[in-house]
Amino acid sequence: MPKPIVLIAEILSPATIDALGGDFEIRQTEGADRSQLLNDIVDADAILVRSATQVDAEAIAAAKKLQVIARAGVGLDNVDVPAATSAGVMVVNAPTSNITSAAELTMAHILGSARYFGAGNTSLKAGEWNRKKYTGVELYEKTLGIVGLGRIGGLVAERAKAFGMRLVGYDPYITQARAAQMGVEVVDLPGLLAVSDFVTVHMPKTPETTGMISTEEFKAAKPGARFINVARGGIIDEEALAEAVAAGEVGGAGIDVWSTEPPEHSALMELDAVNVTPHLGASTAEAQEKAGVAVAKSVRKALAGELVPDAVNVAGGAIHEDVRPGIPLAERLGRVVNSLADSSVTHFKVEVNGEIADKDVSVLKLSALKGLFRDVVSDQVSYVNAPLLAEERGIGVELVTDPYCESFRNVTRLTATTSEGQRISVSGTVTGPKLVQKLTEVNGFDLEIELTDNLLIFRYEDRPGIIGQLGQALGANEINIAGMQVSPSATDNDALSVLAVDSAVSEEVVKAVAGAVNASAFSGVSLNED
Ligand SMILES: NC(=O)c1ccc[n+]([C@@H]2O[C@H](COP(=O)([O-])OP(=O)(O)OC[C@H]3O[C@@H](n4cnc5c(N)ncnc54)[C@H](O)[C@@H]3O)[C@@H](O)[C@H]2O)c1
Ligand SMILES: O=C(O)CC[C@@H](O)C(=O)O
Repeated sequence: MPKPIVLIAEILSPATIDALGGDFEIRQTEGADRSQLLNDIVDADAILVRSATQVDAEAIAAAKKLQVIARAGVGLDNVDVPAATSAGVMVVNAPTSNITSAAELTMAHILGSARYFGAGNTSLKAGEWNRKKYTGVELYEKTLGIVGLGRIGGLVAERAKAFGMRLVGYDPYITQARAAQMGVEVVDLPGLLAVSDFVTVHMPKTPETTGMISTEEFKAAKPGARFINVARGGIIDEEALAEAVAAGEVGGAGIDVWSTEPPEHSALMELDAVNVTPHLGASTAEAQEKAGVAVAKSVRKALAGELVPDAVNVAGGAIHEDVRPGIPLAERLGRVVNSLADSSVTHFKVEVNGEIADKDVSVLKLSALKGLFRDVVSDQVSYVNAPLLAEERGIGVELVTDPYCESFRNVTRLTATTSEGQRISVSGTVTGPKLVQKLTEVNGFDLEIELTDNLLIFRYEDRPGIIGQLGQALGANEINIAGMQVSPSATDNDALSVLAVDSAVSEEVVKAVAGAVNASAFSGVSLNED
């Protein structure tokens, strides 16, 4: 079998390749070269990128086998996450890999702008000796305004405190208690601008944050304040900043990120009081190694069909080891439900009973949904888009847990209602050290039969000789029976037979067998992988 293809679209730490291991065919491409990317992504199972590769809707549509987009870093502005979700492609990032590096570069920019590092460096190298011109300020007892008190904002606060700075912050989405923990006094944005000697931004780039610091804010700021952007280009308006620095309203700036990268003709390049770096926040050996290894591990998991804790477009997280065997079972039970449904499912309930009921079993709901859609949707169905497919079809989905389970350690029961009012229920369990999947109930009939790849299910009126008739009809159609369970109804005269057969049986033959025993309901279930 060919190995899955992992496409590396940007320069990543060599540790990334080591962490991927030998199970994949590793290919390299130049992600920033659009035509090369669109060509090379076609047969990739996974793509690994940093920030220069645009994995947009067009690239995702071009990728015929893609299962995972891995962003070796934090920001996802170069990945179209909704398009990936619709296509069933998992998106993972490495949310904490480079936060220390970004916070340290922020400190470098704060210090650099306080002490004219860039201009002093350039001037001396040009043969000048300008000690007076580059007289700066101390950080000690100055006020730092932090806009965005998330992971990096928090690390910056910790570091700035060590310099003896007073900290104020603005972040409408965090609690006072969390800010107090960081030693930051929460104020509103005008309040922050009014008192801060340095202002640093650490938010994602959103419609709300784009241009959030612009002409008006510079006018409202403390005269001579310095502004730092190591978050995303455009959160601080570059043109307005250049004007405010040139006018002497703003004392200086440190800019690592740009609204267009690389920046084209920015007036900021001409200003002595502005230090610039080419998006170096994450460019340390440590951050690159952490990001590469983290996404390599996530890619391994994703391509093994597992949920990934760092996936941003799928509910997941750590899966308890006792829950794991239930994942393929739930998917196969979902496929059985789909086989039994005569019309579209409108309501779907996943019940998890037994010892695992007190664990996080939400993955079993995702897996059952994946199974429900797998044989009906032509696009790839994954943990990522299965909930979206249910939502688009208006299917109500419930997950119910109960630690009580009468006959087995754990049972997963799926019930569905269809648009024609049909009610379906299917239960299963996983038993023994070999983790054998068993079907334990179908539509209220108790059973215990291995959930093999090819099953036939017939419901008929129980009468003497019926099993013989069924066997004869199957034999006449050259169907080899590998196992059989007959379950009489507890409430009426019906019985249900489930037969494990050697290979998939055509609908026509199932119908013919059903006719021979006058079955009131019947189904051929095929759970083959292709
Ligand atoms: N320069 C680099 O190389 C580099 C490296 C890593 C991260 N980053 C960027 O740094 C930024 C921060 O990353 P993080 O990991 O700390 O993110 P985070 O998600 O941990 O924190 C972001 C914070 O911004 C706050 N926020 C959102 N909207 C806001 C608004 N309108 N006003 C004020 N606060 C708002 C959120 O509540 C959150 O607390 C991101 O833009 C990320 O892409 C840049
Ligand atoms: O260098 C990079 O890959 C970008 C780093 C950073 O902006 C991120 O979002 O993680």
